[in-house]
Amino acid sequence: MEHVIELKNVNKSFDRFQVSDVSLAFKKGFVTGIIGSNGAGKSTIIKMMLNLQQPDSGDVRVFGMDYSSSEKNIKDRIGFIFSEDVLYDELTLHDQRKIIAPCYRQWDDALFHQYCEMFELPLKQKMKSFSKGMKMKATLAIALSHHADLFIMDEPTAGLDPVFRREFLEIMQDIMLDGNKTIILSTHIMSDLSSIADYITYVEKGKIVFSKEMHDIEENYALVRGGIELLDSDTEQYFLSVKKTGAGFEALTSDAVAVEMLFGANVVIEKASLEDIMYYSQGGKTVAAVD
Ligand SMILES: Nc1ncnc2c1ncn2[C@@H]1O[C@H](COP(=O)(O)OP(=O)(O)OP(=O)(O)O)[C@@H](O)[C@H]1O
Repeated sequence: MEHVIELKNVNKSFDRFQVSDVSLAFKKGFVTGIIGSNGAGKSTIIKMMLNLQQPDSGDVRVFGMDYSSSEKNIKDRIGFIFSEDVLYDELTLHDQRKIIAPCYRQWDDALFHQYCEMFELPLKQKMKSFSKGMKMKATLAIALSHHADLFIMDEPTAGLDPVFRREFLEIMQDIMLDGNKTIILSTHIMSDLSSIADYITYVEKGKIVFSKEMHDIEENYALVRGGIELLDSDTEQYFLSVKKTGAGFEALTSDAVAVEMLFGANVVIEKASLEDIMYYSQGGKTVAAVD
């Protein structure tokens, strides 16, 4: 299986934060959602994928190439979106296009105008008059207009209204029909991911908690509720996190089948959402998981 992006043992330190030993590989033809709390390091990892920040150590390869020798070739094939403003306030979208289009070998003016029309974006108005959502749509129109092979998006749906968010997800699904495109996106909106993501990479405190197939997560992660008397040092090994309350315990497992075999009808088991996984992973008592 071809990897579009590979990060190997990547480290990056700031004064008060570090990304530690991140190794990730993203397969061609799939959508990966990057999740994690505020300040977990998602944007930092994404910026390193785009060479907007350089790792202190480790290796980043995109399409099998290295930024030090092939930056232009790599960037030519990436459509990227950031939630931060990346367009110039004093320019119109028409003028932005004039600057950006020559940067891409496959820039498609007809497609750009098609997206501007679809997104109802005025071409002759300065960007400073655009709302947050309009700016996001403008960035999206640009990212979609040069036939990129890879889309890297940092919170692309932030600031978008629910109707356009749904349209955005439909556009992403259409792009993926091609079979050769790859999307990596970070988001705090978990429901966006359940409709499009094939893989989930979960980041906390600058480290990868896991990177797994969505299907695997849906099948194996579960919330378990039961009486405290069921817990001991052996049974707790089946949980990633346990919260004890006056009424019993609530726990997260990544092995629902094993838990069901162990406790049978003595516990209530229900599927864990991505929110549940994040919530329970950050609280309660954390113990080693049984694989
Ligand atoms: N250039 C920088 N200099 C110093 N610290 C930085 C820099 N960039 C990021 N950080 C710090 O790194 C940490 C991770 O930030 P990052 O933006 O990667 O997190 P995030 O997971 O994308 O967060 P959010 O979901 O809130 O956008 C934060 O504590 C942030 O303050």
